[in-house]
Amino acid sequence: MAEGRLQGPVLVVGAGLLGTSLGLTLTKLGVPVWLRDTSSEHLRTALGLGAGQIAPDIAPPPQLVVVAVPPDVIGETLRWALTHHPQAVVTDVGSIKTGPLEQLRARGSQGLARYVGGHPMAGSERSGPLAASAALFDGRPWAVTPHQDSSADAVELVLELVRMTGATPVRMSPDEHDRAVARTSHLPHLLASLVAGRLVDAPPGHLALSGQGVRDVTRVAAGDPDLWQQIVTGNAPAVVHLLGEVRDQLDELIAAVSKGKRKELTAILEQGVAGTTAIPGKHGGPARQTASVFVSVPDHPGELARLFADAGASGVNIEDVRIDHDPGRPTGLVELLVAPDMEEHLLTSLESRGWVTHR
Ligand SMILES: NC(=O)c1ccc[n+]([C@@H]2O[C@H](COP(=O)([O-])OP(=O)(O)OC[C@H]3O[C@@H](n4cnc5c(N)ncnc54)[C@H](O)[C@@H]3O)[C@@H](O)[C@H]2O)c1
Ligand SMILES: O=C(O)C(=O)C[C@]1(C(=O)O)C=C[C@@H](O)C=C1
Repeated sequence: MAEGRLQGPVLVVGAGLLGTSLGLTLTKLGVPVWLRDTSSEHLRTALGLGAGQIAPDIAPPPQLVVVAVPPDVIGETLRWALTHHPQAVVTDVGSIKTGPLEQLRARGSQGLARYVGGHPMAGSERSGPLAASAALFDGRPWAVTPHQDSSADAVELVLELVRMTGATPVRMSPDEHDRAVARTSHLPHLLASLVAGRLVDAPPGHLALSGQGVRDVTRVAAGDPDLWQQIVTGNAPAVVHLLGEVRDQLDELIAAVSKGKRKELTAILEQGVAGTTAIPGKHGGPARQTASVFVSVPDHPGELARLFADAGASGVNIEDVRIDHDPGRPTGLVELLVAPDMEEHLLTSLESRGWVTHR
């Protein structure tokens, strides 16, 4: 049984990546979860994974309804939840916040005070319940976007849901949220799609030279196009504004490169460097400087586990990890990101245990 105000049951509508992940997290914490989905296959899979149950015929009303359906149907699903569950607080995990709220207002939905929007900044390029994870929200920012009529009790319950998942609540207005994610999520996705699209007609010999750089820049472009066209059109004004800025800068970039204007080119590259350091660090804190230790890891079962155990034995906290596979050799290159003052110690310690390292 869960402690605190959020006791459940929690009804999760939409048992895909987000809904199933939330169901798994809450079930682990002892909160009863009921699942609904229009796809019987997704529902069956989510139930099989242990993300919740189907609500019994005779059951107490849900304390909280979480809507986790595609953007185009969030507004109508929120309206259904507020109407059919008149005692429940209602939230959602949708990527855009103003559109669904406007729909609720336009249709004069009842119980608007019980609705508080939400958006975990956690996900994946994969969709559906099989991509779900109970740890999806841990350490991630989760926007909580009360509107002017949201009740204080409803806001408190949604904040408690967020904290229980291990995420960090970031409170802001729906409008500010949409302008923020246009910059931090929607524009990066569209630009990743453009870059990845340039690879489609590339000769196989060129693709053989794909390193970690192109993988880092294109990962999110593998996301479901149907989901992303709904997200982007739902936030069109903010996204179009940023796309216009990028178009202008692309013109500057083309001029700088074609005319060999190194100063202008360097200024654009420097602005990029400044942007990467502006991204907050782990757990929403300020960006932290890290140093990289590269380790060659044989492509054998158990080698990664041995590396992490040896790094752990050296007493160094690993801030992040990246893995690059060398297509031509039976080794992987693992990049361990650590605090700069720990770099030397980790290098020496791993070398003394027989690892081949590089700075
Ligand atoms: N994918 C991400 O990385 C991510 C991250 C944060 C938020 N979101 C948002 O969360 C929501 C869900 O995204 P997802 O990635 O879990 O998608 P998903 O496709 O994995 O899951 C959506 C689920 O909703 C179900 N569904 C569709 N219409 C329904 C309806 N009317 N009633 C009940 N169920 C319905 C689908 O069958 C599917 O199981 C979206 O609004 C998305 O914008 C996605
Ligand atoms: O990590 C990813 O794969 C994501 O794309 C997650 C991501 C993001 O842009 O950060 C994508 C869309 C959501 O609305 C929230 C999170």
